[in-house]
Amino acid sequence: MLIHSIYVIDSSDRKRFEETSLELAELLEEEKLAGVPLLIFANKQDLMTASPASELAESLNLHTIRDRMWQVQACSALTAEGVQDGMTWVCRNIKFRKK
Ligand SMILES: Nc1nc2c(ncn2[C@@H]2O[C@H](COP(=O)(O)OP(=O)(O)OP(=O)(O)O)[C@@H](O)[C@H]2O)c(=O)[nH]1
Repeated sequence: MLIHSIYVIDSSDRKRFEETSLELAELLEEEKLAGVPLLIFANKQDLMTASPASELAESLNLHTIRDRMWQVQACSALTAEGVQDGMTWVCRNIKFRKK
């Protein structure tokens, strides 16, 4: 039983946003992930070259996701900033489902 999905994106790698968008669209089609809340970590925010989380959300067309709860969280795995906030959102939005 899957209760949450977490996706980590390198916010400094703009050229991969399109590829990432396609990957994400495929993931959202997965039957076993239907309705499962989605957290997207916009990682590497410590880098000057990182796109802000809002820009990333726009590039990935996240506003089109209407069949589940989702959230973009800016973070840095290097400094740990934002990681706790993202995990707090995950814990708040876990939905236990019967098989
Ligand atoms: N500055 C910075 N570097 C990071 C951060 N997170 C990961 N890295 C670095 O990015 C590199 C790739 O990290 P990996 O954990 O191998 O990520 P990956 O998803 O396997 O990498 P790719 O698929 O090749 O993009 C490593 O050198 C990490 O140290 C971050 O938040 N900030």
